[in-house]
Amino acid sequence: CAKKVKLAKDDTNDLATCRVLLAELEGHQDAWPFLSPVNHKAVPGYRKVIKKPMDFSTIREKLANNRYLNLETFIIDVNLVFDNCEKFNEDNSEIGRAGHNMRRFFDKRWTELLR
Ligand SMILES: CO[C@H](O)CCc1ccc(O)cc1
Repeated sequence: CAKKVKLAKDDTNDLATCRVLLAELEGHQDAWPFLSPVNHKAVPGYRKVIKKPMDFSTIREKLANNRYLNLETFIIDVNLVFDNCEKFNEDNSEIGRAGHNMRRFFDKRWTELLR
Protein backbone atom coordinates (compact mmCIF):
# COMPACT_ATOMS: atom_id res chain seq x y z
CA CYS A 1 0.00 0.00 0.00
CA ALA A 2 1.25 3.50 -0.80
CA LYS A 3 1.17 4.61 2.86
CA LYS A 4 3.84 2.03 4.08
CA VAL A 5 6.34 3.67 6.45
CA LYS A 6 9.63 4.17 4.50
CA LEU A 7 11.79 3.64 7.62
CA ALA A 8 10.93 -0.09 7.98
CA LYS A 9 13.75 -2.36 6.74
CA ASP A 10 12.75 -4.84 4.05
CA ASP A 11 13.11 -8.23 5.78
CA THR A 12 11.52 -10.20 2.93
CA ASN A 13 14.71 -12.05 1.95
CA ASP A 14 16.23 -12.43 5.43
CA LEU A 15 15.35 -16.15 5.80
CA ALA A 16 17.01 -16.97 2.46
CA THR A 17 20.01 -14.87 3.51
CA CYS A 18 20.32 -16.82 6.79
CA ARG A 19 20.25 -20.10 4.84
CA VAL A 20 22.98 -18.87 2.44
CA LEU A 21 25.15 -17.59 5.31
CA LEU A 22 24.75 -20.82 7.29
CA ALA A 23 25.61 -22.97 4.25
CA GLU A 24 28.76 -20.88 3.69
CA LEU A 25 29.77 -21.23 7.35
CA GLU A 26 29.27 -25.02 7.23
CA GLY A 27 31.31 -25.24 4.01
CA HIS A 28 34.30 -23.27 5.33
CA GLN A 29 37.46 -25.34 5.81
CA ASP A 30 37.84 -24.09 9.39
CA ALA A 31 34.21 -24.97 10.35
CA TRP A 32 35.08 -28.44 11.73
CA PRO A 33 35.13 -27.48 15.47
CA PHE A 34 31.70 -25.85 15.14
CA LEU A 35 29.68 -28.28 12.99
CA SER A 36 28.06 -30.15 15.88
CA PRO A 37 27.56 -29.62 19.66
CA VAL A 38 30.70 -29.93 21.81
CA ASN A 39 30.61 -33.31 23.60
CA HIS A 40 30.60 -31.90 27.14
CA LYS A 41 31.04 -35.45 28.58
CA ALA A 42 34.38 -35.70 26.70
CA VAL A 43 35.59 -32.12 27.34
CA PRO A 44 36.30 -31.45 31.04
CA GLY A 45 34.94 -28.13 32.27
CA TYR A 46 32.98 -27.28 29.13
CA ARG A 47 29.50 -27.54 30.65
CA LYS A 48 30.54 -25.42 33.67
CA VAL A 49 32.37 -22.70 31.70
CA ILE A 50 30.09 -22.33 28.65
CA LYS A 51 26.61 -21.34 29.84
CA LYS A 52 24.98 -21.27 26.40
CA PRO A 53 26.50 -23.86 24.02
CA MET A 54 25.82 -23.29 20.31
CA ASP A 55 26.95 -24.86 17.04
CA PHE A 56 26.07 -24.78 13.33
CA SER A 57 23.89 -27.93 13.38
CA THR A 58 21.78 -26.47 16.22
CA ILE A 59 21.43 -23.21 14.27
CA ARG A 60 20.34 -25.20 11.19
CA GLU A 61 17.73 -27.03 13.32
CA LYS A 62 16.42 -23.77 14.78
CA LEU A 63 16.24 -22.18 11.31
CA ALA A 64 14.34 -25.22 9.93
CA ASN A 65 11.87 -25.04 12.85
CA ASN A 66 11.27 -21.28 12.50
CA ARG A 67 12.86 -20.58 15.90
CA TYR A 68 14.50 -17.26 14.86
CA LEU A 69 12.39 -14.12 15.22
CA ASN A 70 14.49 -12.24 12.67
CA LEU A 71 17.94 -11.88 11.11
CA GLU A 72 19.28 -10.32 14.31
CA THR A 73 18.45 -13.32 16.51
CA PHE A 74 20.14 -15.58 13.92
CA ILE A 75 23.31 -13.41 13.98
CA ILE A 76 23.28 -13.47 17.82
CA ASP A 77 23.43 -17.31 17.75
CA VAL A 78 26.24 -17.35 15.17
CA ASN A 79 28.26 -14.89 17.28
CA LEU A 80 27.57 -17.08 20.36
CA VAL A 81 29.46 -19.92 18.61
CA PHE A 82 32.51 -17.67 18.20
CA ASP A 83 32.26 -16.05 21.66
CA ASN A 84 32.09 -19.52 23.30
CA CYS A 85 35.15 -20.55 21.29
CA GLU A 86 37.13 -17.49 22.43
CA LYS A 87 36.16 -18.13 26.04
CA PHE A 88 37.26 -21.78 26.02
CA ASN A 89 40.29 -21.76 23.70
CA GLU A 90 43.60 -19.90 23.58
CA ASP A 91 43.86 -17.47 20.66
CA ASN A 92 47.08 -19.25 19.70
CA SER A 93 45.55 -22.72 19.36
CA GLU A 94 44.18 -24.59 16.37
CA ILE A 95 40.56 -24.24 17.48
CA GLY A 96 41.10 -20.69 18.76
CA ARG A 97 42.47 -19.62 15.36
CA ALA A 98 39.63 -21.44 13.56
CA GLY A 99 37.12 -19.43 15.63
CA HIS A 100 38.79 -16.12 14.77
CA ASN A 101 38.96 -17.07 11.07
CA MET A 102 35.27 -18.06 11.02
CA ARG A 103 34.19 -14.86 12.79
CA ARG A 104 36.13 -12.75 10.31
CA PHE A 105 34.59 -14.66 7.41
CA PHE A 106 31.05 -14.30 8.81
CA ASP A 107 31.39 -10.58 9.53
CA LYS A 108 32.61 -9.99 5.94
CA ARG A 109 29.84 -12.07 4.33
CA TRP A 110 26.86 -10.74 6.20
CA THR A 111 27.91 -7.14 5.70
CA GLU A 112 28.41 -7.87 1.96
CA LEU A 113 24.95 -9.47 1.72
CA LEU A 114 23.13 -6.86 3.80
CA ARG A 115 24.90 -3.53 3.37
C1 LIG B 1 34.36 -25.51 19.57
O1 LIG B 1 35.23 -26.39 20.29
C2 LIG B 1 35.12 -26.22 21.73
O2 LIG B 1 35.65 -24.95 22.05
C3 LIG B 1 35.86 -27.33 22.46
C4 LIG B 1 37.31 -27.22 22.14
C5 LIG B 1 38.16 -28.32 22.73
C6 LIG B 1 37.75 -29.64 22.77
C7 LIG B 1 38.58 -30.63 23.29
C8 LIG B 1 39.84 -30.28 23.77
O3 LIG B 1 40.69 -31.23 24.24
C9 LIG B 1 40.25 -28.95 23.73
C10 LIG B 1 39.41 -27.99 23.21
